[in-house]
Amino acid sequence: MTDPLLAAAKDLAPTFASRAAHWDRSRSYCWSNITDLVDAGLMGMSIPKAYGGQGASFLDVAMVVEEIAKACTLTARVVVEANMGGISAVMAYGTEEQKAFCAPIVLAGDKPAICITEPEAGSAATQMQTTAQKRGKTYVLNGRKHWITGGGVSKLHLIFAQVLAEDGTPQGIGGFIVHVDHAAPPKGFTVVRREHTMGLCGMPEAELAFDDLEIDAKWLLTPPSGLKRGFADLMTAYNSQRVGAGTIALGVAAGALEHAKRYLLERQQFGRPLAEFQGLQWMVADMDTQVHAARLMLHDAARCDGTFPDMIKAARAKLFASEMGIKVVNDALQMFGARGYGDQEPLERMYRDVRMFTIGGGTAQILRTQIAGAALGIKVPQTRDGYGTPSQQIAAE
Ligand SMILES: CC(C)(COP(=O)(O)OP(=O)(O)OC[C@H]1O[C@@H](n2cnc3c(N)ncnc32)[C@H](O)[C@@H]1OP(=O)(O)O)[C@@H](O)C(=O)NCCC(=O)NCCSC(=O)CCS(=O)O
Ligand SMILES: Cc1cc2nc3c(=O)[nH]c(=O)nc-3n(C[C@H](O)[C@H](O)[C@H](O)COP(=O)(O)OP(=O)(O)OC[C@H]3O[C@@H](n4cnc5c(N)ncnc54)[C@H](O)[C@@H]3O)c2cc1C
Repeated sequence: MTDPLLAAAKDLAPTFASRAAHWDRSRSYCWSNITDLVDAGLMGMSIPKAYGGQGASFLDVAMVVEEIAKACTLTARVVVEANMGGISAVMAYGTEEQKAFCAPIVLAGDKPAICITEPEAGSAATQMQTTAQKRGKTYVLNGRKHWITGGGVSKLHLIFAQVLAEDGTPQGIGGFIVHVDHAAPPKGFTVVRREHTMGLCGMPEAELAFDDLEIDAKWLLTPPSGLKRGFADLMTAYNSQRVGAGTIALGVAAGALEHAKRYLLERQQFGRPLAEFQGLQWMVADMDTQVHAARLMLHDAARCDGTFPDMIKAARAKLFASEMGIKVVNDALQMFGARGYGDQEPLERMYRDVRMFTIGGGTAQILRTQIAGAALGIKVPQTRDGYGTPSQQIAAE
């Protein structure tokens, strides 16, 4: 473990905790925390040293993310996307020019946005309709993405699209690196609207539209197996973000448990501290056990042999941690009685925040389907006619 990074996260956590309610209530992005993260070297810490980062492993990042998530879920999501997911795909698969361009932007404080989901293609991501058609030395993007985390604040975007040759022949799914200066966005790039969310209220979740958005062909991130297996390669990199999302759920749960334990020792009813009641002690035991189990699974997934976490380890760990997070935070809130339901304590915010992790990043149902397929050793196509979408046909050829 790169101890200085964890130490920096621990130093910053109280400041982040003190600001968390502000971002939530004002629904504003945590810009001052970004400055602190940059100063502490926590933005882009996973970027290789050759590109200005610290070459931190996903396990290093996970340990930092857990610490920050205990204090502020919003800021932990920034740290995940500044070190995992899109940026790690670029650093693993990118050209020299792509890596040299993206690394300094993240190191300076940008949280890249990963753009996969579309109004008609959520869980069925391979059925995305956004196209990128080759035209000379450019690609022309058309389509819509929604629920894009950081839409309107992120500069770097990794946009998944069905790549078409000049004559319209499908080539597979690729990722396009698109840099957006929001003061002067590229022609054809629009932030259509922002969602009003239940939790993580400081993080914009936005719909983006691409209307004949022209991108120089050099910004196509070509996956190692080529475009025909582009989706699989991009998702392989995305498995790191699944570990990151699970780790945020873990951190929120661990933070809620710390609050609950403190309160159980302080608060008295029937002339005794709440901590003396066995009904609550056993809840603490279960919460502690589940937090510990989630941490072991996430660290096992983060400690990957290859470049990215294994798909099934990541799916299992995110599934377990996200469901555990919702339960543990809910139980911690219960231990505070009415106080937990009000905003004097952070529990109600943490409960709203943690709810997203069984939805975003692959739903609990989709992850179960992937795990079941691997456990049974069978393909589990979800379309009525089995494999049939254009990208899958291409992959099969
Ligand atoms: C993968 C799915 C879209 C299912 O769709 P399909 O049945 O159409 O596709 P498959 O045949 O299962 O997959 C095609 C191909 O890709 C490989 N694959 C799939 N997932 C992974 C993965 N995680 N890692 C590595 N490889 C992967 C798969 O093995 C196939 O390869 P072969 O042809 O067999 O060789 C669907 O299951 C799915 O994952 N849906 C969820 C989409 C999702 O996760 N979206 C996240 C959007 S970003 C976000 O939400 C951010 C929130 S946050 O991080 O807080
Ligand atoms: C806070 C938040 C942040 C997000 N950030 C991003 C982001 O940055 N980038 C991005 O690209 N996307 C992002 N997403 C979108 C997210 O990835 C999708 O919401 C998710 O993949 C599910 O898609 P959907 O919402 O369209 O639900 P649907 O796919 O319509 O699913 C609806 C329900 O049906 C279930 N379901 C669907 N198919 C099956 C099946 N085959 N078997 C069993 N159950 C099934 C689902 O589990 C779910 O319960 C974010 C979402 C949230 C909530």
